[in-house]
Amino acid sequence: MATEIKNISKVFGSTHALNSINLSIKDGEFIAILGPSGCGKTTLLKLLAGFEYPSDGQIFIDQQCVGEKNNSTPPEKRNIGMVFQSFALWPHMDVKDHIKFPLLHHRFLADDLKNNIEKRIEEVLNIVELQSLSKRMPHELSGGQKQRVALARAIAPKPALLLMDEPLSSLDAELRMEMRKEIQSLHRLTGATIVYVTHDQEEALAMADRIVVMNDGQIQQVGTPREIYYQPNTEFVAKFVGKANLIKGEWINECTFRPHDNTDHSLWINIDASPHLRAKNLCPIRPEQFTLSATGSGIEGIIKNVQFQGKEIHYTIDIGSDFITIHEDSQNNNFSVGDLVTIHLKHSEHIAKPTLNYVKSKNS
Ligand SMILES: Nc1ncnc2c1ncn2[C@@H]1O[C@H](COP(=O)(O)OP(=O)(O)OP(=O)(O)O)[C@@H](O)[C@H]1O
Repeated sequence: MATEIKNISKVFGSTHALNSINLSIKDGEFIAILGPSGCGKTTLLKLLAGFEYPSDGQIFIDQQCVGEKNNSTPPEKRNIGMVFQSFALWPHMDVKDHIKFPLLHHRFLADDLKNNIEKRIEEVLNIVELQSLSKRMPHELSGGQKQRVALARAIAPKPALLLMDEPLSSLDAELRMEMRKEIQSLHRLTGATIVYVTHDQEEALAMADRIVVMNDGQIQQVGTPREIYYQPNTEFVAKFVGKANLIKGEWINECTFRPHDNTDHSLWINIDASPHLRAKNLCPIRPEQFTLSATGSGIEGIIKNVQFQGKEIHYTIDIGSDFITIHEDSQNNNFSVGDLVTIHLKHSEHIAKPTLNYVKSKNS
């Protein structure tokens, strides 16, 4: 069921938490709301849930206006499910009762579920693979199992909209990776519409159908993970999602760029960038798209920091006018702090022999 957010603003005292947000969420879509701390993600989720009302604008769930200025349908009267970072399990209920509770109390429960509660409990236990733990109490479960109970409770009544607020952030790194797959599989199995708040760009890129990137209470860009990663519209999206270097220079035409700091003045060809970045004479190059050498022509710089990361080495290079980040394969690279190096685009060649040296996202 579709959800429409129309011109939503939210003000707390002098803080403009949300400024004129517009977003259409399609039935069955997995949307990630991605942005740094304080950008308004949780406020947007609270408005969708009904814990806050908008200062301006309207929210429609399944064509029903559920939120507008000074008028908000409370959470229990919205057809939604919620999963929180803290799991929010009830200490006195076992796993099965957590799933049963919303089936007994959800206002929008379809008749076939109402009449077959035991069958639905079994189905949901199967989806989250907790069949053998149905009699366990919360204190007898691991962190990952607790989060699966929270997911099971939220999906049991088949809500129109499933809202998730950083549901994996209290789990350790390995379990988070595992749970990402489980949430993806849960989305496939249930076909639920999901709005998933996170500040973790990898999580958003890995799971969402579309990502909404926010900063300072505003939407910076909405797009598929590939669009957001390969075609950042703004400096903020380029930096926050792709950790891109924004190289200063001059656009010769739509896809040819001359970096200011290039010692040999050669051109980078077949480069893609949004009109906004082109107008600012910036070219977004992600850390893995550059390579380093000890000699040759290109952008010269001095290595300021080195971080060994196993598969990759991350270098920070001072080029005088800026700092550039480069991720290189650790097997082939062994530069040290203080080394003088030259920076090139990977596979780059001079303008005399054009080749595709930057992924053309429109074709990818
Ligand atoms: N009840 C409130 N009263 C006053 N200010 C608030 C309230 N709730 C949120 N804010 C402010 O609104 C802004 C957005 O907050 P919000 O919690 O939505 O950010 P967020 O992106 O979810 O951040 P985080 O990732 O840290 O949770 C912040 O400046 C915050 O301080």
